[in-house]
Amino acid sequence: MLGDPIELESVTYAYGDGALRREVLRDVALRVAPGEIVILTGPSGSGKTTLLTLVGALRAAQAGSLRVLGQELAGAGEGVRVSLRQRIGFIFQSHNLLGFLTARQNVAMALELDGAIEERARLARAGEMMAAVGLAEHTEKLPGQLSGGQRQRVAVARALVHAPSLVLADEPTAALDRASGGEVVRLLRDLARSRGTAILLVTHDPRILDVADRIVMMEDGRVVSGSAASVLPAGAPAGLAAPGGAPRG
Ligand SMILES: Nc1ncnc2c1ncn2[C@@H]1O[C@H](COP(=O)(O)OP(=O)(O)OP(=O)(O)O)[C@@H](O)[C@H]1O
Repeated sequence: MLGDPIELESVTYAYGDGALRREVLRDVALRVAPGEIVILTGPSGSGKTTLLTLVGALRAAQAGSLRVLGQELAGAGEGVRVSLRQRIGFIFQSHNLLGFLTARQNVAMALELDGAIEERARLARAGEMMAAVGLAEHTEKLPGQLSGGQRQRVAVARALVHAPSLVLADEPTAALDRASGGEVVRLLRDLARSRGTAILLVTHDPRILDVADRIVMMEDGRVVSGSAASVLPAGAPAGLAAPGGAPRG
């Protein structure tokens, strides 16, 4: 793929029309490099989720340039957005697993879009992914028989099973306690790193900021720090680009 998984320039977005029009993103620029893990944080209402849903092609772009996995989304129709969404892994606040399918079937579902893979192979790959998230013993359980942290690990497996180059996560730890929240994002980071998958993760959760290569802070629809494409040197403490972070070096 030419370019970075995420390349945004001058992105502006408003809800409502006429007198009700309200701009919630203003002139946002953001790049995320292959394999890079970027956390998007900032106060409630600053536009983080709106930005994530634009990047995920879950809503139509209005202004600016948005290249995601090489696809320009400015002016793109629903067909283009649907096929881009199939190439991205999504993880949401609540795991969004189907309660009547086993954990493994939930993971395998993410492969159904790829008609070339037959069901046995899909289930086998889902089983391998379940093992990678430490749930080899739980593949045949229903989501209701798993703990919150285990369910979110199933969601991680589902997001990664089709080997996407990009994962988008919206508050993945919001429903979890400290220990299981930290475990889930570290697992996501390690699996993504080993596969060269880029991650853009929206969170309010200060306990997980240390998993990021870079922290991008939003305020009132603007990126106020950390938007550079820099990747910290390996082994450097994360979060150096954050406001108030220690100086580099
Ligand atoms: N569908 C919508 N229609 C109108 N306004 C909306 C809609 N969705 C979000 N907004 C408004 O847009 C602004 C940005 O919302 P957004 O959810 O992107 O912020 P956020 O930073 O993700 O907030 P939070 O951290 O609370 O989830 C907020 O003022 C919100 O009220």
